[in-house]
Amino acid sequence: MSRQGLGLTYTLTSNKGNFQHIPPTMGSSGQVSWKLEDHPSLPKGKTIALIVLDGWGEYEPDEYNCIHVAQTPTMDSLKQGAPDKWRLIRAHGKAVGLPTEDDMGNSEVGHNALGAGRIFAQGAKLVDLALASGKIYEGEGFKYISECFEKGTLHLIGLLSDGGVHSRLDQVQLLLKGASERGAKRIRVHILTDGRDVLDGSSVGFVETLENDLAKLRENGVDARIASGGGRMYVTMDRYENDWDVVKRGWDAQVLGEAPHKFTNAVEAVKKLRESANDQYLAPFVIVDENQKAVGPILDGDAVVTFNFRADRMVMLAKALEYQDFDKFDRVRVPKIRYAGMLQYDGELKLPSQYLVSPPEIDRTSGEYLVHNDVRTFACSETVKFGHVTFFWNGNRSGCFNPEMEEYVEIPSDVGITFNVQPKMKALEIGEKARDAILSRKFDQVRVNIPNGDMVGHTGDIQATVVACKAADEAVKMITDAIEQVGGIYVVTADHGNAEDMVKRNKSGQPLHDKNGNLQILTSHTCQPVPIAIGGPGLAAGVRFRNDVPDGGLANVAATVMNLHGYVAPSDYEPTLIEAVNN
Ligand SMILES: O=C(O)[C@@H](CO)OP(=O)(O)O
Ligand SMILES: [Mn+2]
Ligand SMILES: [Mn+2]
Repeated sequence: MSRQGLGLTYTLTSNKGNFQHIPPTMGSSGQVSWKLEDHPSLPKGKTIALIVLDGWGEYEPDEYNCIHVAQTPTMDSLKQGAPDKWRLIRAHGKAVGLPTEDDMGNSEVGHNALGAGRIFAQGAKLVDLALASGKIYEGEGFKYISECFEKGTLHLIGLLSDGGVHSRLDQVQLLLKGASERGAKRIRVHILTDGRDVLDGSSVGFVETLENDLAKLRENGVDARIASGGGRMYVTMDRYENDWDVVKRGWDAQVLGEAPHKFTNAVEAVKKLRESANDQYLAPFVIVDENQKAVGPILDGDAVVTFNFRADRMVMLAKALEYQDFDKFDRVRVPKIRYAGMLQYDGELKLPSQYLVSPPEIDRTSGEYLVHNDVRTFACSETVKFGHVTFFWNGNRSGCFNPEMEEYVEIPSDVGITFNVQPKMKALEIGEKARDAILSRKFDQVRVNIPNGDMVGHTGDIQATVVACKAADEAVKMITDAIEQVGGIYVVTADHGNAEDMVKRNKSGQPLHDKNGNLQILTSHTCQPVPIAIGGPGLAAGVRFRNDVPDGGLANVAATVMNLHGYVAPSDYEPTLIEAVNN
């Protein structure tokens, strides 16, 4: 699809997002003034490259810190600029709206904070509050699905772990209890095993815990069972329409009750299927009764709740469950259900229309302000992270704010492989696109996400992650070189940690081994701080990081970038990280 506007073309490789101009939102004062104040001393019109290295935290140098092991001459040279041009910022826990300081960062909350310039209570926290207060059962969404409890089945679909990135087991346990206390007579749980936000192999324990809870419900007369399962990267939880086959495998097991593997017991299913795949990529299975009949296909009159609070890997299933006209795969049978998401996953598409907990209302993001102040923006990544620099960046909205002022370019990611097979991914293509956008002088801001450290880090393959970090560093160099050529400014940061620490450690930081003496590989994100570096010939002399924002985090980056565009951020934004001192 391509669109014209100001001579800009939208070279979107697929018809992503619905471009529409969003009128200024009415703030509490009734009227939002989109006009940003001029910065007292910093100039306008500098081309700014804003680079987000996904999964790039800061940790002690050792053999399991892939960023340390990899040759990363560009990132190393930026680090020399400390403390005036390089510092660390927080990217986990409360700094990004998560419930506790034990919560690792993630792309959703990270890019929300980077784009919004403020800290919003995120899905995990909002669901905790709604469950604790009971409000989750008083809302429209729960009332809507509870209509099915008398005659139908309540189906719960989502990621089964305590990772807290997409879902959390204790929330599912509370929802099961709450729904059965409010009339649910028949419940089926369709699980997705994790092994990405939590240790690989932990799926067995989570399934055992869930089975215990369901057994208790059965003792209280509720017909509660696990009905299907599969690994999150292979079944259901694809994102940004990279591979609809992932969603179809889930649809077949969850809705149709069909899968290549049939078991009568979910723990046995996971243990058996783990012989040929890890938790992330477990083959789809259905649970059958003694007559080999699936115990829980989704039928007319049933209720469905997708219990992930995070949007990106639920949106595709939500479309398949909610949309009458849908052509991404053959659904074979489309049950007449009452479907509610744990949250509404897309505020622009209003998808799903029914949901149990209201999502964070992220308004007045930096992207929206900047288009109203003549800042022309280019955003690019490859598919697996495309929505991070657009959807999440813009406050969970799938469109752009002003197609005359913005161009979003997606580079198709590899499909059907694990990224340790191609650890360079599309880093260099992203670097080239950003370089061309910078040299074209058509944009004031060129924003990219370089996924390698995170996507390859999640595979747990240390050697491949080292290659990944090197490729990411090369892409950064390509972009900062282009900035040198146009007299621009670069801002290089990250959304959370991952590649800097690839093993589980004890309290004193020693790597842990499992009972067979194997290293416990960490595929997940971390709670580590992330770097932010500024530089380039366009950076005014005397600009440096302030030393009075010690707890600065990702939400402080937006005001910082607005300053570099020559503006002062709105007063309710987290404070800027920089000061301009005259020598
Ligand atoms: O892959 C994902 O969905 C998450 C981890 O669960 O990673 P990120 O937040 O970096 O997208
Ligand atoms: Mn990320
Ligand atoms: Mn990740």
